Amino acid sequence: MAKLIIVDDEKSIRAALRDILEYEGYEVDEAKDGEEGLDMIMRTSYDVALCDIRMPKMDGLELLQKANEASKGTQFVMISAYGNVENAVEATKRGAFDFITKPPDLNRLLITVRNAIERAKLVQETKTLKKRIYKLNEIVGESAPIQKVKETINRVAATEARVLITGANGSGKEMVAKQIHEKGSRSNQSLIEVNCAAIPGELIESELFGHEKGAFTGASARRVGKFEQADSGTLFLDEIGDMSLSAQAKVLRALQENKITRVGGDKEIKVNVRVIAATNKDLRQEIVNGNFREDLFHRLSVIVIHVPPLAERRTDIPLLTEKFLHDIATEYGSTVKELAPDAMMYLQSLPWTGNVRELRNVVERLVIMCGEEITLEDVKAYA
Ligand SMILES: Nc1ncnc2c1ncn2[C@@H]1O[C@H](COP(=O)(O)OP(=O)(O)OP(=O)(O)O)[C@@H](O)[C@H]1O
Repeated sequence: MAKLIIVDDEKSIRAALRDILEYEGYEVDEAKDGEEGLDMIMRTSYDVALCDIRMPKMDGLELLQKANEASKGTQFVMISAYGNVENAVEATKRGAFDFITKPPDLNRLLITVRNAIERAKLVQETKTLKKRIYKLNEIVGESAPIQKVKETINRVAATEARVLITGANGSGKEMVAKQIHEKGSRSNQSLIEVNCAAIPGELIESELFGHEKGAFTGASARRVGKFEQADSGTLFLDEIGDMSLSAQAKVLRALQENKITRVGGDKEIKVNVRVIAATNKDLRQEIVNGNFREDLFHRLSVIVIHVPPLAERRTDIPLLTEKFLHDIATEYGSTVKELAPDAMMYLQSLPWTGNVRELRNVVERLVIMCGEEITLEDVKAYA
């Protein structure tokens, strides 16, 4: 049931609003001034606050600001006296959901309250989902090399520096890119990913920069490319070592000038994109072999984060295994299985050429195929 609070110094208004809202089935509390209102909002989770603007001790605007600073998620509907609409408009500019005028029109009041409750629920849901995604993307590991990776992420996330992430397949490069984005100032904008190895050479330029209608056979409509989609956000160029030389030249220009041109177009489009790239190749060797542009390498690699293979951080295997046992149980809606100590030691001794991805797959297989306690024999059979 939705929980509401009425903050108003006029007793008669509080009583009238309470009657209407309780009749609609809402749970309603009251506060007689801004100070008392703030105190109650800090202690209880309210979906909506119906809040007078002019009140003794603390006015409605200050209360709104303080509650928002504490990220309580309560939606404010301001109640303003007739003729004092400027203040109410000011309140919506400062983050109030809406305002109603005194004396309130019943229908408008109920519709506004219902919409504000809807918004409060959405805000809450988004918060929960973000937390869950954050947990799923959490980089697990206490070994010295992984701690160094995490420290570097924390240092670079807040900056605009381009980052090149290197490491073998399945070692966690994509996770690192996601964390940099999530911890940085662009986290409210999009993170757009392009797997350069998965896109055929002749299509990569149109994928990255978009194309105009009729630019080539099959281009039946205008298409916006990944650089434009990532405007104001982050573009993650995975497997950059597999990009064709001609696409590399265009990416270089985009990075130098912050402008792109769609394939078949002549208009220059300004883009503001933070680029993070990743590769499992030795790009310096690729430069020697003539497959990668040195100037692009320097543009991309302001900061280099190397994610070591799992075999070089075996002490992380128990923590990773625990995390995967939990994640997979949540995914399947089942109970979390236990791994026998000797089974864990055996897991730690395996070569892990497929790195963390391989470990996750093995744990998933074990969860599906084995009983409540996963034994050494199970691991020998399925790893
Ligand atoms: N330190 C870690 N903690 C938790 N999960 C991890 C960690 N490293 C990798 N993973 C998980 O392992 C899998 C592979 O990781 P990821 O896709 O980031 O690797 P990658 O290096 O980008 O692989 P590829 O080079 O093949 O694209 C994912 O499921 C990821 O969630």
